[in-house]
Amino acid sequence: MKKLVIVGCGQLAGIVSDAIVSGILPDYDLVGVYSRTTAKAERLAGKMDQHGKVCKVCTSMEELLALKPDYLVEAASPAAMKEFALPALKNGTSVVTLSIGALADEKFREEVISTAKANNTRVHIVSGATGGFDVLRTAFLMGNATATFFNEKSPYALRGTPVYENSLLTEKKVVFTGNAKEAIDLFPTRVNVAVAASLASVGPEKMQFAMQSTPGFVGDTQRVEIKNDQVHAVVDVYSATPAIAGWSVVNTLLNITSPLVF
Ligand SMILES: NC(=O)C1=CN([C@@H]2O[C@H](COP(=O)(O)OP(=O)(O)OC[C@H]3O[C@@H](n4cnc5c(N)ncnc54)[C@H](OP(=O)(O)O)[C@@H]3O)[C@@H](O)[C@H]2O)C=CC1
Ligand SMILES: O=C([O-])CC(=O)C(=O)O
Repeated sequence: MKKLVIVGCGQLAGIVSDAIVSGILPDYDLVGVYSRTTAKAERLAGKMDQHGKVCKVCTSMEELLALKPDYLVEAASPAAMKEFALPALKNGTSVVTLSIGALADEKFREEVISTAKANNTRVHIVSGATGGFDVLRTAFLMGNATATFFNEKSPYALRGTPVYENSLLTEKKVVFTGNAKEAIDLFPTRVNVAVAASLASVGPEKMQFAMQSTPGFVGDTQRVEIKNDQVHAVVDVYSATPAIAGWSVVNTLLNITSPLVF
């Protein structure tokens, strides 16, 4: 059995713990959870307890890492990923991350890579709200590739960001264009998906990114397009809720222990 812990006990972490309870991840024991608001970690551990599974509520990362987990699911934020990835990797704990935006910072990414190598650990980048990383990477490896990312959202999903204005409630507008690095700098918790697709292909600075706000739109469209001399691939994913991202963690955890790897 692999020892698993979760950092960040919100919506997406709940999908992973539900998958454990329902038996979809038989190779993992969820041994501990940690969240900024301890009550949320307690709620998740309480659910495990109701199903006869012992899961420790930790009140610090040190306490969580002392459990010597094999894998840590990061479902908190890019800032948390920046804080916890290196200590986890040095602890012998591989990281499965949803907050891939943290890796848009090249210096941090290089530190993560060298720390993982030195400690025989890995960082697994989940497909999140998009996918097709195999085809993106393959098309990139063939050479001469360009890639673009388009995200469509409801204006309500942009409240609290610098691009929000009331007129978005009635007018369709492209609210941001730039590259994936600039996008994650402006929307630190909303475009991890674009950074992930860029890391699988042309990189955060070369991935052209556009975000459109559409009145009345529900959910998200994420459309990645890559072209090289021979290939034109489009990965176009609509999701009504972010649940697909939580399920992509489940998929990655399955792949880690499965004899057949997708
Ligand atoms: N790759 C992808 O395609 C996608 C990635 N994401 C990313 O996944 C992550 C989780 O999303 P989601 O579950 O919806 O978010 P939620 O806000 O529902 O849950 C995040 C939880 O993490 C906790 N948290 C935040 N910072 C820290 C920290 N430094 N230390 C410990 N706990 C922390 C929060 O605490 P508190 O309750 O105190 O706020 C909250 O309970 C986010 O980074 C999000 O941007 C989301 C969708 C798609
Ligand atoms: O729902 C989205 O737009 C995806 C998301 O939050 C992210 O990538 O961080």
